[in-house]
Amino acid sequence: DGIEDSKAADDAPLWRRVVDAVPKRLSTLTLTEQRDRMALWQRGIHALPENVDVGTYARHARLLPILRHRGGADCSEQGCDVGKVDYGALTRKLGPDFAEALRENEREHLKDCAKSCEKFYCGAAPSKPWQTRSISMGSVPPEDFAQEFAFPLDLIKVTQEPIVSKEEAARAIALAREENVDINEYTSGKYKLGGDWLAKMDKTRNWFNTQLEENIFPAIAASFPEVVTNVSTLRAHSVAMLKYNATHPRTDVHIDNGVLALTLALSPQTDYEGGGTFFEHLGEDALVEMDAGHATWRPGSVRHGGHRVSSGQRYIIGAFLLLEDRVEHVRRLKNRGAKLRQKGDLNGAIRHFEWALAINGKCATCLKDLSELRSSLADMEPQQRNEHLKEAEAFIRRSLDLLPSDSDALFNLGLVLSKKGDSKGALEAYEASAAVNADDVELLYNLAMKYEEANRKEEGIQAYRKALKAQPSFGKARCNLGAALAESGDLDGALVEFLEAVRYDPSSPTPWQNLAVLYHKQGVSTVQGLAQCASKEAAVEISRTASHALGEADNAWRKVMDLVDDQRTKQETVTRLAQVLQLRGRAVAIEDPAAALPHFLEATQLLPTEPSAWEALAKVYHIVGDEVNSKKAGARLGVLRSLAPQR
Ligand SMILES: O=C(O)CCC(=O)C(=O)O
Ligand SMILES: [Fe+2]
Repeated sequence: DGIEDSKAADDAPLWRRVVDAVPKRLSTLTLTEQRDRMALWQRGIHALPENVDVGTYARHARLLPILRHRGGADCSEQGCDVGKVDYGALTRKLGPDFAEALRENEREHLKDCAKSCEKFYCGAAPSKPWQTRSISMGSVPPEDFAQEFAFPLDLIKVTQEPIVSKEEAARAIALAREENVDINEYTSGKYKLGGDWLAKMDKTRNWFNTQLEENIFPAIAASFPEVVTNVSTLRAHSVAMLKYNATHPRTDVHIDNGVLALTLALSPQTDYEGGGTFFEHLGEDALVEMDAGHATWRPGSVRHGGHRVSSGQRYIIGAFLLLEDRVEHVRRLKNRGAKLRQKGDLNGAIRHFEWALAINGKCATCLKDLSELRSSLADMEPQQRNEHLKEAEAFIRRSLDLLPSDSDALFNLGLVLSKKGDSKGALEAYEASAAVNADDVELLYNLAMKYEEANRKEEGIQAYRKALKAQPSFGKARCNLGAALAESGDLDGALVEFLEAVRYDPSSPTPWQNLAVLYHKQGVSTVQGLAQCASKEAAVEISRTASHALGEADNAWRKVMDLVDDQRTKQETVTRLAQVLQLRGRAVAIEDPAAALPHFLEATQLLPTEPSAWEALAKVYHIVGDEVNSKKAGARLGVLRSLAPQR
């Protein structure tokens, strides 16, 4: 193209010197080379061995994880031959129940597809490519049609240009708000979001259907020619508009319930802080940038989530997709297994998960489900506990072998190891899970308890604090934090936590119990100080402090009494309250003995058969000069003593 040899460049024109100043490599990389470099970079390979061709090395690097996991499958630079699923052979091996389960899948599939067309666009638009970039989904193929999706698995598509204009995106939000999207709540695992189903919002759905027809379905069909035979086979189901804000900040890390899934960003990025789509295998903080109108589509089985929004509002539409001419046997078997499990049919559930795994040996969620079930069975069948736990651990380790960064699998490994009594292993698994998914509150709670068990108190306290930062209303974490602080001698810190705990959860007895114990303790140690008092003034000062703490303890024990049901706890609470009343009486008596009487009196009412309560009452009557009542109390004491078994 007329560029000369650089030897003659000294008196070269300015443009020429600029061309020479730019490093050749940047300007000469082809699109394929850039993609190869990107693929290497995504796999964390930032430096190449000397004298290698980037393309060859990139393909090799892409295959490394596959080669690792396929254990002798026929992999070459062209990819891996996963082999077609031979349903005939599987049916001969697994029997007629399996065949019937497959037929049930087909019936379900037909029904779902038909239902989708009642609400969402179904039609034969021509496919139309859209400029997207591709992100690797890692080394594990999609759970269904693993053999159709070609290697390497660069199957997460992100638009380079908005697929919906930002004006249209804003219009969708406005329509949905007219249709009350803001007043509904939507559950994602252990989190809540705002949002609602498009099936219920006619105007918003019409808008979405136009987008499906004109751009989205044609683009998705063009992205996945290996599975989408034709635009007319695409079906949308479970379509929702979701709304994130500071109180409804994030989703669980999860997989979507469809062979393909779509996330369409509607809010401009300037509307919110934090937030965004992430894919777990890339790291929770590696957000996929998507401004209003941008979208990602990908296999549904990729683990992903919506990142925590710290302020503002973020609206998206999420849609799960089916293919009319392909039945997802793995996904459907897993879903039915989950239903059977909910109904308590654990063995039926196990059979379904095993069938799904027989169809796709790399089904990570099948392995996780099987592990969870074995772990439940370990609790239900104590005779086979060890055997079940051994299997549970084996399954979860196989799943982690496929997806080492699966925070749920790491969490489950922690649970299994904890059940096996391996606290150290459990702690390590929880730590690994926290390294991936740092603000999962249940995880942090379990991690904190393991730190405490390991006598790593300070780390335990930190983990409780993190859990509470993510979810301030998490009562059990708050109580444990208070207890840990109290144990470490920080009674003021403990008090703060217990007060918060009863504020968040005033109708649960446990936080009141903690609060009562703490005030009770404070009262006891203050009252002990009275013995050393030289002057009346000092004693009055101390007695007031003690009375205050004991008054709070009194109040808290009464709350506990109202809130607990079982008789034993009630009786224990009554005893504790009577102790507090007597202590309160002792403290109050320093200033005003007569004012102390009602406390001692109530103690005898609470514990009418307890001699020591009557003994104290008799003494106090005597001190205030009421000999009549002192005698009566004394008489009662005498009767109780005579009834008591002689020791
Ligand atoms: O908010 C996001 O980016 C993710 C939402 C999501 O999980 C989905 O659309 O399925
Ligand atoms: Fe999702």
